[in-house]
Amino acid sequence: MTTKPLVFVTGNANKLIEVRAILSTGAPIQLESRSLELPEIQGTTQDVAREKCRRAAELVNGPCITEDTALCFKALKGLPGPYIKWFLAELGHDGLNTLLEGFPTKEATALCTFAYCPGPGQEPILFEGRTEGRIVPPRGPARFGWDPIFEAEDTGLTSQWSSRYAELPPEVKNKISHRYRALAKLREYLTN
Ligand SMILES: O=c1nc[nH]c2c1ncn2[C@H]1C[C@H](O)[C@@H](COP(=O)(O)OP(=O)(O)OP(=O)(O)O)O1
Ligand SMILES: [Mg+2]
Repeated sequence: MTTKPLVFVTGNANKLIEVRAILSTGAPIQLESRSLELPEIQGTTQDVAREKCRRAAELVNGPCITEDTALCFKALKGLPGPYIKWFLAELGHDGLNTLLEGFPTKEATALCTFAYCPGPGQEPILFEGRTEGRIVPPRGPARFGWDPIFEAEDTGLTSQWSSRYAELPPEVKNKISHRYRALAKLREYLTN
């Protein structure tokens, strides 16, 4: 019997690197990847995640996962949220800091939503992971998205380092990140 491989559909190479690193320990999950541009609708993070995964399952014609990352500013009632990609592209790290000038709180939540769909026409299941933190002036290597401006709340793991995501060694980010937390739930679901 042949079973179809689980395909991670993403156009973001950094996500794939982190997902592979996180999945490299613990219960094994075989993953293939495909880089496809998928439409992302407007709506709640859950609406966006579900719709994107439905479309991915049709395209790969088999089981797949997709992932959506939102960055939610408390002062802005959760925005930019799922639209962070476009805010980051237009405003940059400094502009995102400026956006919060005049607001009393710089608190933000990094929210990762994995969606798993068993196949075309089937309903995706969502797995959410959150890391609390705050928006800070950029520092550290600008390798991945908004990593230089997101300082994770003290997690007990990061005492010897600054806790800006960009300044954490990958193995530390991958133990406290929104992505790690969401992936832990997905892994639990897939291996039980
Ligand atoms: O851990 C992260 N640390 C810093 N930045 C991050 C992280 N994770 C996603 N990001 C950025 C990428 C994109 O600017 C936006 C999410 O948008 P999002 O649509 O989920 O990602 P994407 O379009 O790059 O890839 P995909 O093809 O999987 O949709 O936040
Ligand atoms: Mg995207």
